[in-house]
Amino acid sequence: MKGWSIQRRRGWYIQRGWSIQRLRGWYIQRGWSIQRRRGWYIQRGWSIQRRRGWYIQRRWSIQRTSQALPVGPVSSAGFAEPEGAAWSQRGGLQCPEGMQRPEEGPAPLPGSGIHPHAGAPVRSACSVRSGAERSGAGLGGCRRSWMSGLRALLGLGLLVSSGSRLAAAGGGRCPVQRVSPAGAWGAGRGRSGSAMQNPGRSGVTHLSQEEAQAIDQELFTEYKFSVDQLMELAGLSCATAIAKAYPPSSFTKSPPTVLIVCGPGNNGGDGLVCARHLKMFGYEPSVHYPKRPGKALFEGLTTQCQKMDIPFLSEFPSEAVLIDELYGLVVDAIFGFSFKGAVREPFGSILRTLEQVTVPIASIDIPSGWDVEKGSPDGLQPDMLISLTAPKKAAQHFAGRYHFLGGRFVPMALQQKYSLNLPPYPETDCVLQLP
Ligand SMILES: NC(=O)C1=CN([C@@H]2O[C@H](COP(=O)(O)OP(=O)(O)OC[C@H]3O[C@@H](n4cnc5c(N)ncnc54)[C@H](O)[C@@H]3O)[C@@H](O)[C@H]2O)[C@H](O)CC1
Ligand SMILES: [K+]
Repeated sequence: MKGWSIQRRRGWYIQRGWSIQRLRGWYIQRGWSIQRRRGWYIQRGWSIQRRRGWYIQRRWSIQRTSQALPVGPVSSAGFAEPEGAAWSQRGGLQCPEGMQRPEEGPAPLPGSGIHPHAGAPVRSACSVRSGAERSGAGLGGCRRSWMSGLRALLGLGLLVSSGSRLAAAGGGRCPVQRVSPAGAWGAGRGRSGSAMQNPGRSGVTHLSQEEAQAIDQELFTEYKFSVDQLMELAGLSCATAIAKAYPPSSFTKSPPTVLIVCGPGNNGGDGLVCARHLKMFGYEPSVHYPKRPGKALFEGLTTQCQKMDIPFLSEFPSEAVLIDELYGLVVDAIFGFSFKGAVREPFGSILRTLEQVTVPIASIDIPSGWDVEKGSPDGLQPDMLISLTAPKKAAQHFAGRYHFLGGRFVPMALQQKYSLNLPPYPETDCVLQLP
């Protein structure tokens, strides 16, 4: 097996020499691998690798080291440890210590990709590419070498992909990238200094009501997003954050029941989307939606929930103990950043009941009933707050356990215009836990 390895497994593995790899979907592997040939590289789903330069691969890759090395021993768990290797299986993506940055490495070779740190295009030697490169142009000796490798593999009688499957491989953006594009985190190049003067304990800018509404409007009018689009992303963020903080397994009751209380505006719409995704995630949501705007968007969201067997309660449970008895979690989707003045019925009595429940409450965007900027020390005290786009000033008074940021849809130019100073979301996550 000198120089060759054929691998198909989950979890960890180390490879040396040649390899042809395939896992499911777009992933090359599950878990991490940190590999060393003539340099270090990392892959996870997407992979960023360095041998004689950096490259990124997706789905399929055919790789060849610059020197044929014997295949290392592989354990039954699919894990083999090369001499001198170091690795990490933490949740986050991090470069192992001592990993060379591309600028420290040799000159880039043909191919393309995005470097995780520098954000600059980098080149690779032998990964399968798209377009002209896939057809052979520009690959030269590299193409010949991987083609001969493929032939050799076929000669072993093993199943490999067709040309069209190979064509699925291509470049991409590195998942290790933790820094927002254009260095937004801490960039502070905002429209007005005011927002930057209101960073919370997380360092993120806290928006006034007016700023939150202006950003919202700009997303729709200037950036041409539709409400449905952003609401879907907002609601998905909420369900995702909830699943992170309160996984179904953490519920004392089974099934994991969740009561979602929806208000008359878009915050209520986020709640409906959230309910749908929670159902998909294995929860048993029920919705109370007493004031329904007669708009197609909300009617559609309501129908979607109903068709997914999410019950809509016509009456709100009058006693907090009933809620404690029936549900493991309450989602507060009553009011968002447009709330003003004294709470009107029926939401006044709903909020008074919610103030007495003992099961955790997760508030979407703003704890309902709170002044969007000043908060409300006597009002609802949720255990979780999912701030959308950016926290509002009231979030500085949030004392619950979990504060998440969601709504990863604000274009960089808008982030900069409003000095949002958002921290980078990890990898492809749609939520981020704030300190
Ligand atoms: N850009 C984003 O971050 C997005 C956030 N989304 C969510 O939308 C809400 C804001 O939605 P909006 O419809 O503007 O406001 P509200 O949901 O807060 O509800 C307004 C609704 O409430 C009524 N109301 C206001 N004050 C009172 C009161 N004192 N008593 C009773 N009723 C009141 C008012 O009449 C309206 O009917 C934001 O927070 C996010 O959750 C989007 O989903 C996506 C883009
Ligand atoms: K809310």
